[in-house]
Amino acid sequence: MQIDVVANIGEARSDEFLHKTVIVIDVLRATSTMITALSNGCKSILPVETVIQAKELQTSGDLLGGERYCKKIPGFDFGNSPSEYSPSAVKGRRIILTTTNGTRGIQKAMKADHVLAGAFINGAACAAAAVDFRRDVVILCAGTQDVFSLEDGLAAGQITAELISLLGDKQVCLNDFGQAMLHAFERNRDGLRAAILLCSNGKRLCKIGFQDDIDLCCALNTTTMVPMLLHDQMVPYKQSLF
Ligand SMILES: O=C(O)[C@H](CS(=O)(=O)O)OP(=O)(O)O
Ligand SMILES: [Mg+2]
Repeated sequence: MQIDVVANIGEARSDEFLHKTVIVIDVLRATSTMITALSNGCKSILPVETVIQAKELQTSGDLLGGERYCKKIPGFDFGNSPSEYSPSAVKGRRIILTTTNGTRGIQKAMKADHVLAGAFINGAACAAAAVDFRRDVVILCAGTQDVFSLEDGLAAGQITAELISLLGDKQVCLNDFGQAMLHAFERNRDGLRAAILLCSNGKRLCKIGFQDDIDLCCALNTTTMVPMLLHDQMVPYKQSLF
């Protein structure tokens, strides 16, 4: 298996996704939010690029979620804190989500054979799902406005380590950035929260009162939920279907 880690959405070339599995990572916070919402029983998540699209596509029963500048969009039901997407709030509902980076990453990945949403909280399960599809893998770090974000790279390293443990290192070939993120994760795995609090997004979220999100998003493998793109929506990946 070839595993290529891409540093941010701006560097991604969607024609390089053909016939591959793309794992989109946006630890702070879009993919952590998607994973949490689906694990709490939401029916599906429709990722869209703009606020106008979200409002135009809303039909009865849908909920609107997302942020601009980290803050809930006026008139929306949720912002982008995973803890807002509780079982009582989301069960059985479709959520239309738009965020600064993560939903753009999903849209960019649409040419791939399979698109999964990954983060620290589902890294092991995400790697196992990628192995099921038996395709080469691109791990797309969403980054922040086309600049690399450390939290996404460390999660890419986590998922790479999980893939190697499932396949054996003789079966895996990494690009140079993938090698770097694997080593970065291995050096920080016992101090992830501290590392993330030092990175720019971690500092910014704490400064504006979202420090609880950091604790939730930096926990390793707290769920086996893996969001998978089906047509244009994220739904729970179920191994039984493949
Ligand atoms: O909501 C977030 O944490 C970020 C906002 S920003 O990019 O840091 O301004 O959006 P996301 O799409 O989850 O990276
Ligand atoms: Mg982010």
